[in-house]
Amino acid sequence: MTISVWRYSHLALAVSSFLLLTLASITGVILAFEPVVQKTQPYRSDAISQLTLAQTLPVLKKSYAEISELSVDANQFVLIKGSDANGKNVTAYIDPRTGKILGSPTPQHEFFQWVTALHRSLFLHEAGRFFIGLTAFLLLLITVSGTLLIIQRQRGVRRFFTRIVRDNAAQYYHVVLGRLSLIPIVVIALSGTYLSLERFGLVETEKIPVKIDFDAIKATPERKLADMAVFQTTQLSAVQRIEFPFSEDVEDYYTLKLKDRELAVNQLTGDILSENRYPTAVLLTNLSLDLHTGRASAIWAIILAVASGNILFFIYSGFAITWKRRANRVKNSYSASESRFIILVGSENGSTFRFAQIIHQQLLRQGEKSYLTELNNYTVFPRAEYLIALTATYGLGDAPTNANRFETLLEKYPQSQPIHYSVVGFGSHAYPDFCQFAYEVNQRLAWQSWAVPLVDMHTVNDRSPDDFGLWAEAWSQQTNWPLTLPATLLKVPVPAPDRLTVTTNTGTAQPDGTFLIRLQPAPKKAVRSGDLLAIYPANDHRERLYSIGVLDRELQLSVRLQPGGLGSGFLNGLTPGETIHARIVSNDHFHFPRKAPVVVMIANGTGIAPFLGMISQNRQQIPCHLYCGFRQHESFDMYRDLLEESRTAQQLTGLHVAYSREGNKQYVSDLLSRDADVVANALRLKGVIMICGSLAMQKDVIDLLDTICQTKLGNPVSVYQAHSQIRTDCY
Ligand SMILES: Cc1cc2nc3c(=O)[nH]c(=O)nc-3n(C[C@H](O)[C@H](O)[C@H](O)COP(=O)(O)O)c2cc1C
Repeated sequence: MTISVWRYSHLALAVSSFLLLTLASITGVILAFEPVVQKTQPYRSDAISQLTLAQTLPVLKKSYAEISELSVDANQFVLIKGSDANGKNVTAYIDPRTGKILGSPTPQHEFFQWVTALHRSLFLHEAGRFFIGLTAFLLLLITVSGTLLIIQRQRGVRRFFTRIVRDNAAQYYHVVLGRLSLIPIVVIALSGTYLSLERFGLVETEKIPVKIDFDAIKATPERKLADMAVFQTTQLSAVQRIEFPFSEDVEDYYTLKLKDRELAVNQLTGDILSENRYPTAVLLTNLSLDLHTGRASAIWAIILAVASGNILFFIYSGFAITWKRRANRVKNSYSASESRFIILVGSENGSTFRFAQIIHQQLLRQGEKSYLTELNNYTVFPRAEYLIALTATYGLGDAPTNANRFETLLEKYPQSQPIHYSVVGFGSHAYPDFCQFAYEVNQRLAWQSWAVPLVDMHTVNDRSPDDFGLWAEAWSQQTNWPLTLPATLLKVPVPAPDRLTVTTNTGTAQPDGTFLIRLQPAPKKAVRSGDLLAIYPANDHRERLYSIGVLDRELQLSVRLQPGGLGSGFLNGLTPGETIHARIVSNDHFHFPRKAPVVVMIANGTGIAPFLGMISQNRQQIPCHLYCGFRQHESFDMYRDLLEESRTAQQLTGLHVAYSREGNKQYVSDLLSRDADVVANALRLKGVIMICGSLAMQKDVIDLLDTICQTKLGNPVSVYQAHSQIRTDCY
């Protein structure tokens, strides 16, 4: 919620000020070069910071017949006004050590004058100054809201300068450069605002004039300039201006305007006649001028130029980000109430909409009524048969802004007919709470009586077309609607199918029709247990996926023959020696976790296939518990020997089997409920729970795990799902 408040404030402020801000930034970049150009002129003497007035003034007195004024500007050029020995007027930059003339001051270049006027007042006098002042203040607010957004994005102040996860280029550099130029921009905005307040008399900057008691002025003891204490202790670099006495009359005195105070000094005795410190507001004005113009330092002036350039980039990138977000607004051809397919999207920056549009457009092309909207627009969908939720995760595993009301709406609008749902999480493993919000959406949907799971929840890491393709394949398989991903999305070409040779096929020896088939891949083909084998039984677009267990360098599939099943029928008919074309699909999230302290594997039926391979390859002897459920003991017999051997070899620690049609008639969830402490302990120790099998089993198990997690660990199950401690591959 708060992210959107700050984001909208940031955007509203930017929108309301971008024209003037653009102008002020362009002119600001140009003006920043003025002090740099000035500082290249040869009028500065390095001695200025070492010389005192007691050293400088006598030299100047000797060199010039008369001096009325000496000033030291922001470039530390020393300028005198007076006349020389021939009575000729002199206004010149001098070397303070020798009094030698170095050059004459020139008026500000016309171009810089023009740009300065535009920068300060838009040539509109006071009205222009007001708008420029307001722009500086808005820039300050934009910087504050932007800083808060970065803090939220980085998950806390302490992580402000930690690595930024790269999203799209505009967004990434908006944040990277925002952090880098934060301080100069705050300085520009604050000093600009202050100077405007000063200009409009809203801060008190009047200097109190020096007051002299002329009756008390003494003419003795007379001292030389070099011996006067006040000149001995005042450095030339501290001076802004010195007004010299008009005559030699004791009542005429030196006025010393220093950076922080003004002094009146008796010209004969060197006594201080009066001293006034400037009000703080005056000091702040000087500081603001130094900081806002860069007049005191060429390096700071260059930093200001870069920061002003960055403001221009922020204006561009900020609008590019907003444009991208708005471009994803959807126009539907069918209404929510008449559509059969409902596609709900949770997205902050719009990329998830791109994936949603692919499904939406394909369904529309196939003549289906599909409705695409944000998760926050969830309502009653009276004709819906299929619901697909695609959502990103943000913040600390939170909902994107357009999905933050979904959970409330879900409770508010129960559907009256069964709807098959499927959830696809979009996230990034760069964040600790991977796809957490999608897991929550999945869980909430699972609790609805009308919701029927269609395919296991899938996650898409860093918008991977391959990950999304896996979901599309699984969804197509269940619904028989082919979904093809466009080439623009699939930047990586689909690999050519592999040639595999059948080595053994047990056939349907078991009463439940289960059989094991082994295939030999090409010698150097990389494959791991948990990967998927995509087969093309009819040599057309229809693809069927099976979980792979790697045993003795062969791929073992555990398959149940379905009556009329395209894939299972095809595999069942294969004989040793035959070759098939198939594709090995890497399924990284379901590989055996080599670094976990303990692994709990949960399967029912043929879902045991990948675990058989993982256990036989557990050479590190990571504590491993297998919980599996079958209808009757014959269904398990085909795996028994292998698992007993693994237990002897300490590759399997615990084996727990439930039979649903004989004995105690248990399900795998009953075993887990009995061993709730083992499960909770595994999660507490940062172990991993892997689930493979039917979606119905997965739903029961996840519900049970949620209860265990809530009661024994104080967290919802989604926390462990998001941290990849609970991994599923169900169908
Ligand atoms: C500030 C920020 C925070 C994110 N937080 C998470 C997170 O906690 N978990 C996660 O899996 N992904 C996180 N992501 C990654 C996004 O969910 C992912 O890039 C997603 O594809 C963006 O989709 P969208 O463009 O539709 O918003 C985050 C991204 C950003 C920019």
